[in-house]
Amino acid sequence: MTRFLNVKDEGPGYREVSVAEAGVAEFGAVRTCIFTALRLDFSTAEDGDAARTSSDGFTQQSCRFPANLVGVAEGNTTSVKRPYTTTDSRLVLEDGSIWRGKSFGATGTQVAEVVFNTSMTGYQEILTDPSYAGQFVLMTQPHIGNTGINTDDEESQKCFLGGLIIRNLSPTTSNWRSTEILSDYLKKRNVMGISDIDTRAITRRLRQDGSLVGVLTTDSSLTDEQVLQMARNWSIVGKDLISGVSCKAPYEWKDPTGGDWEFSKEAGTVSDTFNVVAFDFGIKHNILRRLASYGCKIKVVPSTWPAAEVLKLKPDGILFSNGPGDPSAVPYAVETVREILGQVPVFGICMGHQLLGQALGGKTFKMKFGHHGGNHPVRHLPTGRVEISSQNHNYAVDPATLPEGAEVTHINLNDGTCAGLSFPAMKVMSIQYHPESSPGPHDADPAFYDFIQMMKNNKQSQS
Ligand SMILES: NC(=O)CC[C@H](N)C(=O)O
Repeated sequence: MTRFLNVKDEGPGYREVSVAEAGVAEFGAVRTCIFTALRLDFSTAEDGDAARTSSDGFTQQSCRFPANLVGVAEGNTTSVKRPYTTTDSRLVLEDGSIWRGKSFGATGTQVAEVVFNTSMTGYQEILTDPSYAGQFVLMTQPHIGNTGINTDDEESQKCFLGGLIIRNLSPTTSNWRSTEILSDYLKKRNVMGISDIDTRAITRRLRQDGSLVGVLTTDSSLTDEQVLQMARNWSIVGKDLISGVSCKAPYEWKDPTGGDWEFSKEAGTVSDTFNVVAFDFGIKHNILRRLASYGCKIKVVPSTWPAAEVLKLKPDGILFSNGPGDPSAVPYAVETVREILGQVPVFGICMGHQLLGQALGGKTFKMKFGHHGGNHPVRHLPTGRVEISSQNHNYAVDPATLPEGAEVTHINLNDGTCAGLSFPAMKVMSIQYHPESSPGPHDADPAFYDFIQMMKNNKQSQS
């Protein structure tokens, strides 16, 4: 672990150091230099040496400090005390790094896995995506909160994520739909936020080292070491997070996208009505709206609803939704999917895709830092068409483990991972990303139409 030590250099001249990360440097009684992000590791420095940083590779910048440098405020409680506080919250990562910032939303202590999301817009949809349970979302877009919160963009009843990590919280809100400001919204929903964090440096670290568990705390009675131990003792792997976000009883869904927001030519033109049962592993409302727009009658059931009960309803198709966490931690859901396979057309989205992959006999694996954002290029292999898609996942299906008959239909063009599957003989289609999201482009929406066509063909072949 990097130690941040007091340095007292009696020698003449200047000491050269490299700027690594975030923070504010203080020197003796005089605050001579402020960086938005500075943390220095003097543990290996000797007089006259260039001080080394606890670098994550961001070491190109350098500057010269006066030789009477006596301390570094960040992570160093013995340095000069200021008569005012600029930070009241800490994010401590399992690699030992400590990031101090300003709290907004709820206060308290939370542990979760940190993932970065590259979406430029849509923070409300992200906050209400149940698939983020057990995760802190770090937004790479530095300016968050400027469009406030509105009543239409909710993707679920609650915010299930661990917390929100941002660079700047917008001091003003301006949007014709806004009814509330972000910090009030998060406070009411008991979600912690931290701002004034060097999100770029953390993103670089996650890209280099992979996802990291972190603890976000406003509790000043906890020492850095205690908080670090909490982070190191927690893991998202092997936890059933679906049971915490799924509905408790079945319900029907009727609202289509509708009105000015409808963007598909095909929506509303499907003359048949298809009965769809949607398994709620953490379902986003827009999945239900898009199915309703395509004329489906939808019944949503909890994640533990027995396959036999669902099949008794004689649905034309079944949807396996998105959901949080590790797909290997929910064998009961894989079993339910397996019992349904081959009987009716099924469509899996994200977690649903991963559960289908496992139910077919394949394996899933945890990616280095996953895909989270609204700008992921995906190629549909049969046509060569490229979609710009919205994604949120840390796990992926390993295509090499799939049985004969299963086809990879889509690949993520950033890293070549499997982004979609089909198994025509088993009436299976699935995609690893979010066709219901419209982060700007609506490229992936036709996946719903394909599901409709699959149900239609199946019905015709049976009549
Ligand atoms: N959006 C989702 O359904 C996420 C699936 C799964 N929790 C993952 O992280 O890969």
